[in-house]
Amino acid sequence: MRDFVYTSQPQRVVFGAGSLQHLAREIEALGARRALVLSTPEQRGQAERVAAMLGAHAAGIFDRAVMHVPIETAREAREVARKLGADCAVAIGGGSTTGLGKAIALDSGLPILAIPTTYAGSEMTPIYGLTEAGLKKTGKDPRVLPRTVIYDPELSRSLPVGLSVTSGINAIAHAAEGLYAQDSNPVMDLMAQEGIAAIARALPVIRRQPDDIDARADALYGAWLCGTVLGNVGMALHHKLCHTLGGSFNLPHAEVHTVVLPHAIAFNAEAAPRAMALIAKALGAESAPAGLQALARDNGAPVALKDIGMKAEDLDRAADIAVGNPYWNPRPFGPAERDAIRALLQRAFDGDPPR
Ligand SMILES: NC(=O)C1=CN([C@@H]2O[C@H](COP(=O)(O)OP(=O)(O)OC[C@H]3O[C@@H](n4cnc5c(N)ncnc54)[C@H](O)[C@@H]3O)[C@@H](O)[C@H]2O)C=CC1
Ligand SMILES: O=C(O)/C=C\C(=O)CC(=O)O
Repeated sequence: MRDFVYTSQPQRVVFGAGSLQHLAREIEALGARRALVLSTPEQRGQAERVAAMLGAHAAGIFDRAVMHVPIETAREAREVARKLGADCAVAIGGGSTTGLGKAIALDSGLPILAIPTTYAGSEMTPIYGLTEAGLKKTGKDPRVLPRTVIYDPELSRSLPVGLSVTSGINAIAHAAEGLYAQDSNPVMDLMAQEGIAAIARALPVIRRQPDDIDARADALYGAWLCGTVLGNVGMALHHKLCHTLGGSFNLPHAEVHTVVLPHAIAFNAEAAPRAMALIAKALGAESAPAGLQALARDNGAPVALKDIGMKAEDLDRAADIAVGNPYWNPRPFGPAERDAIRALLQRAFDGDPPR
């Protein structure tokens, strides 16, 4: 048994089909009286339903959440929260909406109640991201960790199949990198393996039967576990590449994770053999990188960056940005590894098998 440090995060989780019905109870438990409801424009209808359930405790709705939290949107939402005298943010949606709640909390300390409708896992982390002048910066702050999370699988039934698959693989990425994180621990290892397995068994069912509530619950349970892993240990190469591609080239977050993950895992294979074995076992595959690419391909998800909006002429700049400010990784990837990272990005661009 290796030495480790484990810090539990103060959060309350309410899980189950129909659990949105407990919203008023949970807002009361937070001691909040004026909740600002956040959503994307596409999820305005769900935000209105939430506001109606809150009744007099709803201060208003801000429905302009977008991916990667542009600093301008964050400033606008902070101002709305201030003007309305909000004492809580209720974020209903995926990682973009939770991320906007985090941007408000970072500035004001407002508690967040998150109602996740994708599998991104942001609701379980103290990690925030803000994009300014084409560069995405991430940071950690305990103020942005949602205090309460309501996981209601009913709400994810409407998530399109394509996004369900890529979002599920986004969650798997958190667990996969958690298994070789510098600061990993046995509790996170258990959650990572269980989280990967839950999502891997849910995705093929969701693809065939998008409204299967048991599969939706499995996927959300997996997202909770994988998000918890991300919130407790450090990110490595894979997340760095995705933040570079998403933040600087505005590629869709979950799709980028889906395409890059097999290649980033292959890059680390020799340096992290134990993690490889655990990932493969959780997937029910012979090899971790090949198993991850098969999970995407077999469920109709993209496997090439060129198919999700990346331009070939931007690959050099992406490699430069990624190695310019590297995260810790079992196989270092600073400027000396620039050619290897560029080659990895080329394989991901073309949709080649990972190696
Ligand atoms: N800080 C953290 O720990 C993490 C942050 N993120 C951040 O989250 C963002 C991506 O979040 P995602 O969840 O991938 O996408 P998203 O939140 O941008 O949602 C994608 C689209 O799907 C729609 N949608 C979401 N749930 C739906 C549902 N149930 N039914 C119908 N439509 C639905 C949204 O309205 C949006 O139009 C990125 O900015 C990423 O950086 C992602 C993971 C962890
Ligand atoms: O890449 C991820 O899925 C995890 C973390 C982030 O996206 C950081 C953020 O922008 O909030």
